[in-house]
Amino acid sequence: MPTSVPIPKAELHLHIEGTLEPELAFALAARNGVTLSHDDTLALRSAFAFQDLQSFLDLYYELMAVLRTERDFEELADAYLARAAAQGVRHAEIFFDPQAHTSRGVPFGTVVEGLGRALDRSVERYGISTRLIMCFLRDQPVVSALATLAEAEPYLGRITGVGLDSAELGNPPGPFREVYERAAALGLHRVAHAGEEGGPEYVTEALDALGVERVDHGRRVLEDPALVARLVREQIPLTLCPLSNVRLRGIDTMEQHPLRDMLDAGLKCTVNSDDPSYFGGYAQDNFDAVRTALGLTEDQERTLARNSFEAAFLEDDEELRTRYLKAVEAHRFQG
Ligand code: HPA
Ligand SMILES: [Zn+2]
Repeated sequence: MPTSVPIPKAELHLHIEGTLEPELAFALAARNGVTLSHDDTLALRSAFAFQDLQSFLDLYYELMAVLRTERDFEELADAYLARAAAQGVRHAEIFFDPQAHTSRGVPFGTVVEGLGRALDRSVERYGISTRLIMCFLRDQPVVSALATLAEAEPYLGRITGVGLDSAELGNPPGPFREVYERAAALGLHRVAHAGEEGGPEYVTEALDALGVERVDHGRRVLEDPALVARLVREQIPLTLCPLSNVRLRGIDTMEQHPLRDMLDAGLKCTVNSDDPSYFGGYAQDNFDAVRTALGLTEDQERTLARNSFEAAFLEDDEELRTRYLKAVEAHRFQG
């Protein structure tokens, strides 16, 4: 928990299923009669030592089995919002993975209505405005993504955008072009994970084939100077997740994180928590980790916070964006 007042920020890369803390997982398992393969929260937490993205995803999908009812999804979102508020999050654009639930018999509507119950009270209860982004699983067939988008149509009032996540290597963005074209025609915003484990070519493909407006991760873009020039020119936001990168061993230590070099290059970087229950920290914890390891200045930290609100899908409420940006400028760092 940060000791000083955290800077106001938007969280733009957050998987709601990745906020499932072990205590809540066991409580929901007991309520729903689900048996987990770990004995208790201590044993489960000790399994949070990952080799790579896939070893994390295996546990992430396994633990989701405890989420079954609207109430479960509501409690999950409520728990996240309470923690995020304490870390200075004022606006959250929340990912969820519908196929990971519908494939085990939980209806799309149960997920969205349950999350929606918590999000509807979020401004009043936590002072956090929210948006929902549904992600397609890139390691599942394109036809499944198309069917999921069709299933979402009755709920589009609650959904702001689409994303692409799960195992990246060997699952490039290109094949999802038609899904993204349909999403765009439905008026949805488009983002995609790219360049998390994969190289910069995944980012280029996400821009060209999917027309993404933000890139989730993009950690390795500095390897491609032409791509960097394009991202800087078009000011395409990158939603970086530093603790995630270390925990999934994309980098060995936080000192090696490219964030500072990326800021110096003029890239529109933001800092986010990805799957905070699994990766050891929420939004401000990620800010603290990069500040300490990379020696970020207060100006750089303010830039990250400003970027987060500028990159947010808040075009339907520019007044709110302006209020948030003023709060960023008014923030005073304490020793
Ligand atoms: O960090 C992630 N990467 C890719 N897919 C994911 N799905 C949940 N978290 C992640
Ligand atoms: Zn992610």
